[in-house]
Amino acid sequence: MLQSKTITSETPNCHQEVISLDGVSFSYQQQPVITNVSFGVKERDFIGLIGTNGAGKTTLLRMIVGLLRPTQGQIRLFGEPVEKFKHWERIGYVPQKNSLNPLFPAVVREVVLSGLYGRNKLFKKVTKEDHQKCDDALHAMGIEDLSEKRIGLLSGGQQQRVFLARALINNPSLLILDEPTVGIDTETQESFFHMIKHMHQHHSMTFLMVSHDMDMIRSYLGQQPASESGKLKFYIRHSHETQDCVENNLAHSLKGLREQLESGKEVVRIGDRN
Ligand SMILES: Nc1ncnc2c1ncn2[C@@H]1O[C@H](COP(=O)(O)OP(=O)(O)OP(=O)(O)O)[C@@H](O)[C@H]1O
Repeated sequence: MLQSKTITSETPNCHQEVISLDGVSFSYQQQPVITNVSFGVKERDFIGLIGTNGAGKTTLLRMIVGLLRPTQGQIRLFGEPVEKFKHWERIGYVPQKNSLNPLFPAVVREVVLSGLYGRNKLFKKVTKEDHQKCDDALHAMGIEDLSEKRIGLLSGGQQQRVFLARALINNPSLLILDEPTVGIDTETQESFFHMIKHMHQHHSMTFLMVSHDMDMIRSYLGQQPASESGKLKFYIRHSHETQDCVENNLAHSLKGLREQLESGKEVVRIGDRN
């Protein structure tokens, strides 16, 4: 008789689930938009969300960042139900937008600093440390020289960098981007994606990005979606650490298997479980 202990029972714990959706549905005034979506995003994964116009991509992101409540199902962020989640500084969100009105009454520094205020702290005294964080975020986006410029006067690509700097000022662990390159030229799009990929590879950050740029998605996240739900397609690239973790688990399993074989005990074969 085979032993019941499986060879995976003592494997190391892989990365934390940063986002998890379980049977999530959403309707606007009885009109279903999202139906029964389930998926998980692990630490340092990069997820590309693709879908036709009106497929519900923005709606899904707005539920994930707590701006809309699912009609059904549950969303968890860093293991906590979204309705109880309080650590919004861990999440940077760049919503979909078109260019701002040239008269928009704020300079770049003010827009980036506003990322520190959080949801319930509209008026907060800006400290020296806050200005330093702002300088760091502007530097990361290569736009230090724009800090005193009125945001409405900048190009679409420059504005996107400002909004990304605003999302980065808290040094978030999760960055959610809704069509970040809409309305910007091909060359700027390329340098933008280059920057995003660099951030994914060199910083401990998880990405969820809506995009219509299939070339970028396929070249970075693979040719085929990892999963589909209705009109939504999820492409995924696991982080190097996730790959390492898979490999570590495999090595751990093989070690356990070898030890059991050497000790003469019966072992369970992977295909025999259940
Ligand atoms: N506030 C709202 N009230 C009613 N219907 C809405 C509202 N917001 C969005 N919708 C509808 O929900 C559907 C999904 O919209 P959503 O913006 O999530 O799609 P999307 O996939 O992001 O589209 P796109 O690629 O065009 O940005 C669309 O049919 C849209 O008209």
